[in-house]
Amino acid sequence: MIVKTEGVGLKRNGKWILEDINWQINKNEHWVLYGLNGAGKTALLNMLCAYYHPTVGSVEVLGKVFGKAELGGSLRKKIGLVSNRLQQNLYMTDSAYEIILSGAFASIGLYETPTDEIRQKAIDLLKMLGCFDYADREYSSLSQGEKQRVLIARALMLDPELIILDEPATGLDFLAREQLLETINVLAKQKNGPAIIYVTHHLEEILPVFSHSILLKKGKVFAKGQTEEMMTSKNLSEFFELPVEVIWNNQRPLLAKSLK
Ligand SMILES: Nc1ncnc2c1ncn2[C@@H]1O[C@H](COP(=O)(O)OP(=O)(O)OP(=O)(O)O)[C@@H](O)[C@H]1O
Repeated sequence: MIVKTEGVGLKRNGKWILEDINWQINKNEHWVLYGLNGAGKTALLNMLCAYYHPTVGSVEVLGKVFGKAELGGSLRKKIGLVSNRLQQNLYMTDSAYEIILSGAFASIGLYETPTDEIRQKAIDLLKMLGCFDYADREYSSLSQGEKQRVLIARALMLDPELIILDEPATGLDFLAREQLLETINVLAKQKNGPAIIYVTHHLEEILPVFSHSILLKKGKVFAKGQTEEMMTSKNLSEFFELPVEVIWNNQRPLLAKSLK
C-alpha cells in the first residue's frame, strides 16, 4: 500500500482545515487530487510528506505509520515532491543537469561529488524527460514547461515509490501543457514506476492513466473512486453547486458551464 489515511483531521489556529479524510492508494494506482482553491490540497500533501502531523486519525505512507516510526527525512527521500514552491529554493544559476544531479542527495545545490553511476542516471532522466537539449543551460533561463521537466527528473533521481505533482501545468500554454502531460503519461505507464498523485484544479489535465480521483471540498472528501465515475456532470454539478457539463473527448474530460 502506498498511502492510507483513516479519520484524519488537521486543526490549525483553532480551525479544522481537514476533516475525516479516509483515503487509500494502492500500488499501481495513479490518482488525481482535485479541489478548488482553499480546499485543503496543500495541507493534505504536507501531511503525506510528514511536514504536518494529523491532529486526529492515522496516516500511513509507504508502510510507515506516523507517530510509530522515525519520519521526515527518510520518508521524504522515497517521495518525489514536485511543487512550484520548491522552485524558489533552488539555485537559479545551477544548470538543469546540476539541479537534476542534486536530487540524488536530496539537497539544494551540489555539495557532494556525484559518482559515475549517478551522472549516468541523471543523463538517462534528462533523455527520458526530454531535457537533454538544454541540460547545460542555467535553470533560471528555462521556460516554465522546461523547468517542470527538470523538477520531475530531479524528483526521480532517488527512485521514489510515490511522486506528487502539485499543479505542474500551472502557467503553461496549451502546447507546453500537452507536451508535459505526454511526458507524465510516459512516466505513469512505466513498469515498476512510482505511484503518482496529480494535483490540479483543471479537469482537462486529467489523463486516462489517472484511474482514480479524489475530490476535496472545504477540507472534506466530497467523493473518491474511479475517475470516470467521479468526473460526471451530476457529480461535479453537486461539487460546484452550479450546473456544469462534463464532456469527454479522447478519454479526457472537459468542463463547461451548463446552459440548461
Ligand atoms: N496555518 C494555517 N492556519 C490557518 N488556516 C490555514 C493554515 N494553513 C492553511 N489554512 C487554511 O486552510 C485552507 C486550506 O488551505 P490549502 O492551502 O491546503 O488549500 P489548497 O487546496 O492547497 O488551495 P490552493 O489550490 O489555492 O493552493 C485554506 O482556507 C487556508 O487558508
